[in-house]
Amino acid sequence: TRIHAGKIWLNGELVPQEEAKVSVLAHALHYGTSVFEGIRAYATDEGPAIFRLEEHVERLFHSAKILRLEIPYTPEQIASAIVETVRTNGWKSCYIRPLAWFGATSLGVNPLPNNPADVMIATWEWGAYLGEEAVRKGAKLVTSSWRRFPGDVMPGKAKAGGNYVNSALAKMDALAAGADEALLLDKEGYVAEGSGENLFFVKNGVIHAIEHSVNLPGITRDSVIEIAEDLGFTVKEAYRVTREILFTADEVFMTGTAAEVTPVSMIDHRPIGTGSAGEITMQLRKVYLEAVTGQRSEYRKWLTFVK
Ligand SMILES: Cc1[nH+]cc(COP(=O)(O)O)c(CN[C@@H](CCC(=O)O)C(=O)O)c1O
Repeated sequence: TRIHAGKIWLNGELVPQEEAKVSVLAHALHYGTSVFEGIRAYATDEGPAIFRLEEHVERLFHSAKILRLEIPYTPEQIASAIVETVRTNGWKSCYIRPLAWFGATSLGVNPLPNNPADVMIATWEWGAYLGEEAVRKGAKLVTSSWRRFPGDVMPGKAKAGGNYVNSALAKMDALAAGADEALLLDKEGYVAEGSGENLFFVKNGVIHAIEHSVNLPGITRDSVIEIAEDLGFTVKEAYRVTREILFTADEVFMTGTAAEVTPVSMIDHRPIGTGSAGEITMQLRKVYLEAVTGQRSEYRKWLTFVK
């Protein structure tokens, strides 16, 4: 599947996709030493709006700091470059992928003194992350044989390219097992997150946001917690959750920029609740989508309009 990315912002210039190339000697290509973001722009009555741009750019810089990667632009410059890339490509809605990486100026494992980073921003159209069926009927999850890495092994709070070898392995094996997504446990057997999403469960009307120190601090997770509380739900942070707590939950759902709010109807061959998309889940999904498309004034604070 060819990605139609149009013009790509590469080290300060907007270039046609075909010209946006990197050296095969780039350190990041060999060792996974890149950092990236996943952001969405949604169509609104006032043109495309980028969702929580500031928080995503801030996380990109935090990820870079953890890898000792120096991005040679300010957060403000990256934010305006993202807006410019969406505008130039004329997207009404799109997925936005900023990436910064150690380039081809060092040999061997040590990336230093290879700085400043190369930086690119690509945009493309990306629909339902797990497919429309998973949204309608709930996604099927299997517990992965690959565990989420401990925080002293890989920096899970950095959105670092190398971390996604773990996600890719888990995702491939989940799909091969006939599921839509992988559920990753930590080494103690506690639920961490999906290969590309955070996890929530609902029990007796109370919403539990799974918290785990090795998880990526999800921006969608943060947004859904605020929306749920505004709707009057009780939301609790859930630590050290074992998988059978999910089996006996009334509802389970996943959140992520790409996944948005996706219901889960099956985990390890056990139906969750009624075995279909949960009611509270679908209410949260509805309000989340209203928020990102500018239909809820109380969440316009999260939108950067591309004029
Ligand atoms: C491991 C992981 N955990 C949680 C999340 C949710 O974070 P947030 O987007 O801030 O709510 C994501 C985003 N996954 C991104 C990349 C997906 C991909 O396949 O690539 C995304 O959703 O854009 C993760 O990759």
